[in-house]
Amino acid sequence: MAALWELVGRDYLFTALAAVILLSYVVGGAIYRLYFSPLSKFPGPKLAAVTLWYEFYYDVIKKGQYTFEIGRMHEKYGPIVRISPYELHVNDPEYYEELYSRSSPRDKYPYYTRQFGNPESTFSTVDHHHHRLRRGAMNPFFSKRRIGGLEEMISSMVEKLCIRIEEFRKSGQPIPMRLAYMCLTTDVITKYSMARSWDHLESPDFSPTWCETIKATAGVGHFMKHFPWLFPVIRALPDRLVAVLNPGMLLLLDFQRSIERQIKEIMNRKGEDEQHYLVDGQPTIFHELLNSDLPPWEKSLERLWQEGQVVVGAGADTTANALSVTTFHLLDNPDKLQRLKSELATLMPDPYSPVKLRELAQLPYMSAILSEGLRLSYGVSSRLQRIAPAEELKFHDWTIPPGTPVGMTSVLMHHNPSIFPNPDTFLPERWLEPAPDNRPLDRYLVSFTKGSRQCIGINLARAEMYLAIATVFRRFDMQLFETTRSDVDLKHDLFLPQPRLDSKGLRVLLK
Ligand code: HEM
Repeated sequence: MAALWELVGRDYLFTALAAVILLSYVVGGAIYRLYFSPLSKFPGPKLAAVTLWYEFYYDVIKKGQYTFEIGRMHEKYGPIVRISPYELHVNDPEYYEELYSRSSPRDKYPYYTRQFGNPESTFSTVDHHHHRLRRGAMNPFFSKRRIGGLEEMISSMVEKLCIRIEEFRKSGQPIPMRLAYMCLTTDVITKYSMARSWDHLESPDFSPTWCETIKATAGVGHFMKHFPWLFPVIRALPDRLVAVLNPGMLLLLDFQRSIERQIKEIMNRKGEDEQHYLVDGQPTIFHELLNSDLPPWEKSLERLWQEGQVVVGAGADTTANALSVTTFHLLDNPDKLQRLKSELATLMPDPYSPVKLRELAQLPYMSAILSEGLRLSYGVSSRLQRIAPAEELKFHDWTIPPGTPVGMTSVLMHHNPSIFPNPDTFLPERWLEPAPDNRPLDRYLVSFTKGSRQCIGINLARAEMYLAIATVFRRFDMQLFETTRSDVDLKHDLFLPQPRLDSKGLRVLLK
């Protein structure tokens, strides 16, 4: 009996001691973060300064709400706020080009880059100089000249889209345009990057699972930022178990595996007749990366499939979303649609005659429509952090210590009423008139972000948007089908902007 008591007593003592140590660690950590951390002088909610669970609550439990909470913090605390124990956020359009510098080194924040399980991709490369090496090898494929050379391929894909739209004229069924655009952008990027299009435009129902895959890939990000060690664990589990635990994760794994298979095939066929991998006479991205001057370890299968995941994922959904948002607002504003149609008719008297990208880009109203569509589709709706590794950044009277992650958000930039009056209104005309204070509006359009980490696919995205919008609207008269603003307006920031979660997406009927 005495021995038992002694045992229970000793265990009790150990438990109590462990609890005291844990409590001191938590309380001590909170006191440090609040009063002694280099960020303690910055304003913001105390709870956010103490723990990352604050962000977890808004982004994971409430599904992508931290972006909006950050907006509210700025209203309360001013243009710079501390949004986590380690991170600051700025809401001042004039600061954008300083933070997203083209010339000064800017690292990415590992907490952000670890969310998609592709640490070796250019997108997820933390170190500025390493990023420059990887980006340098990819840049030539996305130059204006190279993308100009893809015009024929993109036009043929748009033509395929139009054939599919025609089919719906006969059936009288609504067209799921969000999915249709996603098929278009995916077929273009898979053809260009790997020489083999995934042919989603041929799918009778426009491959809804593919759209779900990208949504799920982006959607797991908020959770995985907090538990990145789960990626290898999940990869080791049987698929059936993953499907039960998190069906979205299984879609992500399938996506990664199919890219891996295709890259492996390209690597095995290296050295074969180059005709296999030319698109419109130009080499495709992954074939050429393998032939590039990159050191051998940069050409490993493990790294290249991760690059593939980013190129295909980034190339598909962002552009499809911009196309959908633009299409919705055109159909919701018949006067603006009519003005666009009249302008297009000057360049394309015959709706079925081919049109040149160079000529489309000269049309002022068409260009204004694209800018306004990009403004209201945001690109990435999450904040994008940058770190100045060795430099003290100045923001007004504040000095930001080197190594601090600082973010800004396109959603807040694009809804700033001093730059974009009536920010919620689709107003292409704002791009044609002198802006408030004569500020060049393009400076504040940050869907592609700016600086050394700016989107590499700008020219491709713009080419797809010009050709698709011009061709579809010159040829077809459409109307919205059971679609309202709530089907396109941002409601959840799941890295990519999402409307209400039960939305069926943009659907249209042919008139
Ligand atoms: C409207 C369409 C698009 C928008 C709004 C957009 C937006 C963005 C943004 C905001 C980033 C920076 C993300 C960050 O800082 O973490 C980015 C990066 C990137 N985008 Fe796009 N994107 C679009 C289309 C494309 C296309 C068509 C491609 C084709 C491959 C592409 C490929 C990439 C890649 C590879 C990166 C990583 C670049 C790097 O880290 O150096 N994007 N994009």
